[in-house]
Formats: sequence, structure tokens, C-alpha cells
Amino acid sequence: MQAMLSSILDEVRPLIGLGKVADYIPALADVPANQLGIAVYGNDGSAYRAGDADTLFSVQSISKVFSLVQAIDHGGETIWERLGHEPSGQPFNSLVQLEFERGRPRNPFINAGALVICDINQSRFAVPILSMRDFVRRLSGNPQILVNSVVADSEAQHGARNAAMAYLMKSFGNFHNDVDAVLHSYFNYCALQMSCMDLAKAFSFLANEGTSAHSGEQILTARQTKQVNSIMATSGLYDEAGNFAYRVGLPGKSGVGGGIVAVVPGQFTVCVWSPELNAAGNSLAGIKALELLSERIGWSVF
Ligand SMILES: NC(=O)CC[C@H](N)C(=O)O
Repeated sequence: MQAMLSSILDEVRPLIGLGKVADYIPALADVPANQLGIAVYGNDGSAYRAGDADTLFSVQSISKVFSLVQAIDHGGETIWERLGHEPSGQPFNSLVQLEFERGRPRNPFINAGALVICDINQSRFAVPILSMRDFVRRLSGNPQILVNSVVADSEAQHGARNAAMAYLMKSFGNFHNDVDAVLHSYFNYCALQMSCMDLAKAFSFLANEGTSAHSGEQILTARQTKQVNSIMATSGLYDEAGNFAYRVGLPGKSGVGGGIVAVVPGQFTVCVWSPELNAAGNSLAGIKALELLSERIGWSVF
């Protein structure tokens, strides 16, 4: 595995320069584009890493999985009264479908759906940002994980589109808390800083029927785990979810910080990071690395 990860990084490195680092959040535009890392965490506790696997980066939309798991943990099936679990076929920050569908987002991994999930969590936790931080620390086994407030503030200053989605949903009665308060939480969740290894460990319960492979803690039931993985497989990469299924064939979740986490159920989780994105806002070299990995291990969920 170790040799395989190093050779995959060597093969995808030439793609650096062909994508574009996210710049609509100004603090992300400063991230050096030539970084590349990969980490694997096995259900047997084995850990493998190559490249910049321990460098911290902004998790961005990967945090949408943590928010969803918190909401399921509290509300179970009732959360689906507020949003769907269908692919959207639209960019992650699209407003068009939301108007047509009367403020009910297609799924929890596009921004509108994540904002509804954050609204649900806002009603539950006294200090939602601290609850999230502690949850992620527990999931990853790393008590040092922090939010980068420079990134959160930078996004808040350029957050008009997310605010528009939240207000549109409020106009349809599908948003219960103060919009600014929920946006503040959402931007802070997105600005969590983690490494590939932190994220691979944090997602390990999704490869292990709901139980964290490193702590033994049950996070979700096996049935809920199947459900979260299925939404990752159908919507984790927005309007590129079909292409990701076709090329990689694993449940995955991306973020505009350039990270992608993928789950090999029953075996391991993998996180790859390369900051340059393709037109859909997903890591260009990251997708290629995962495609090579799934080919080499000869395994996919399809
Ligand atoms: N796809 C992403 O990672 C988007 C997250 C980003 N914080 C936003 O709301 O636009």
C-alpha cells in the first residue's frame, strides 16, 4: 500500500498546474498549489501516508458529512422532512433548483442542503461551533483540530450567495433560526483545518459499519452508515457525482479546499488533497489519484 500511494502521487503530480485554486474565498487563493498528499486508514488500524499527508488544509464541504452525521444522530429519519437525498445535477452553490422546488434542497451535500442541516443543528446545540469541533476531534482522535478563523471571516465577507440561499429557504418556511447565526456556524465548519490523515481517520466509521476503527466508538448504526455512504456516492461531488462514480466507483466527498475523502466499505478510508480544482470545484489531481487507487486495488462499490 505504501509503495502504491507514493507511485500514485508521482503519476498525478504532472496534473498540477492544469487546475485552479478556489479564489472566491480570498483566504483560500493564497494556498500554494503544488501541495499533494494522500492518507489511507484501514479498518484494522493500519495507516499509510504519502506526500503532504500531514499538512493542514481547509476541509470546506467535506464538513457537510460531519454536519449530516450530527443531524442524523439527533433527528434520525425526521430530517428528510426538510430536504431530499436525490442528486441535484447542479453546481454546489446553485439557486435555480431551490426556487423551482419551493425551498426544499435536493440533498445535504449541496450548499442549500447543508445550510438546512446546519439550521437543524443550530436548534439543538448551545454552541454549535464548539459541538462540531469536539465531534471532529473525537472522530479523528486528534484533540488539536481547530477552525481557521481567517478563512471563516474571509468567506463571511464574500458569503452573499449562501445568504441568498438561506433567505430563499426562509421565505418558504424551511429555515428556522437567524440566518446570520447559521451562516456563521456554517462558515466555521467549512474552515476546520485538518490533514489527509485526520480526515481518513475521522471517516473510518463509514468504512466500518458505523464504528470508528481507531476508538471503537459507534457513531452510526450499520443502516445509517449505508445511507450516508449512498448519499456520498450519488451527491458527494455535486454535478460531477456521475463522473466520479464512473471513474472511481466509491462513495466520496469533496471540498473546495482541494480535499476528497473516499470510502472503501469494509476495508479502509482514503483522503487525497491537491488544492487545484476542476470546473466543477473538485480537486483535479485528487480525482485522478482516487481513480488510480480504485483501479490498483481492483475494487469499487459497483
Ligand atoms: N464545495 C465547497 O467546498 C463549498 C464550501 C464553501 N464554504 C461554500 O459554501 O461555498
